[in-house]
Amino acid sequence: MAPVAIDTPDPVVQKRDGQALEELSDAIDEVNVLKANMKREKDLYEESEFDKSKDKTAFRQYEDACDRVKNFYKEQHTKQTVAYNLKARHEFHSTTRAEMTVWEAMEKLNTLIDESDPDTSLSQIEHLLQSAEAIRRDGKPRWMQLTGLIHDLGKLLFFYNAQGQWDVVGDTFPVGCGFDERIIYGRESFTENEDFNHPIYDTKFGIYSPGCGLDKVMLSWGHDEYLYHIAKEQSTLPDEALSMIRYHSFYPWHNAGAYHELMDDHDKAMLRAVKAFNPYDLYSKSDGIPSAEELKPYYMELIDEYFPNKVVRW
Ligand SMILES: O[C@H]1[C@H](O)[C@@H](O)[C@H](O)[C@@H](O)[C@H]1O
Ligand SMILES: [Fe+2]
Ligand SMILES: [Fe+2]
Repeated sequence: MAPVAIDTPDPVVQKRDGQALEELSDAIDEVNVLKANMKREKDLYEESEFDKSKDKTAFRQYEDACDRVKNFYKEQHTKQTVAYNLKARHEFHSTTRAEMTVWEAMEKLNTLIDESDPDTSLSQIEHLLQSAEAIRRDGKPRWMQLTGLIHDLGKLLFFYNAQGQWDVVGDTFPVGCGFDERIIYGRESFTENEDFNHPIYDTKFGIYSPGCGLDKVMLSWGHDEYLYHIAKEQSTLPDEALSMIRYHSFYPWHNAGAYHELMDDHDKAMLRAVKAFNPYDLYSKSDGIPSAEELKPYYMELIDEYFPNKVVRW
């Protein structure tokens, strides 16, 4: 039997292996470049890619909205008064409604269909994931992705002593000073509000003063203000995130330019952040429906990063 040469250098084999190694190392380089790009977080204010292909005229068409939306705003504009606001704030601060994790809160919220929204009839968990995913796909900061995920969790209020949806959802506006024409359906919509034509509450600055800062202004009570306080006290989210949560429904301000005289310097900086957030909230409503089960592991990690105590006091 002829001896088998196992270590004879075969130039053909050597060349083939050399080439394979080179190809492998090229592939590794390529993967590393891709990974580095994926990891590079875009700046909060870097141009948004995601809404470029959206038909923006297809959203927030309140004149053409169905009766469900119109009736909602009539009721909200009639019942959101200074007196109600003071009462709601007091109640909020004097109790803890529930204790659960952020993900459990999302699941609890899932049955709520928002009556004020002309642009989606999806459940809230789907809307939250759509917003977060749009921010994530655009490569925006992780804290902003989490803000997208939780920004409407304040709608949980609906399950705890809310009077209806009118004190939970919908756009917000200040009470205690004049109702601005740029609020949805205009001043006309407020004629049955007890503060309408009030000698102080219905004047330009009302109980406030020029430049006093929005922190001093009572916005109509609802999901934004509620979640703001919870996130401020129980998360490590930055100021920009807290403002996105607190003012995302304040369309008369961030979208229509009303009430700017009340801002202080901090609000001016925060307005930019709220504006950067808005497209992901609004225009993601026409995106595909995300799978909560598939996305859960990614977002659970993200939640833990910013909510050090897993169980949140709601
Ligand atoms: O109908 C919507 C909805 O209630 C949102 O959660 C709120 O943030 C918007 O401002 C409002 O227009
Ligand atoms: Fe909202
Ligand atoms: Fe939203």
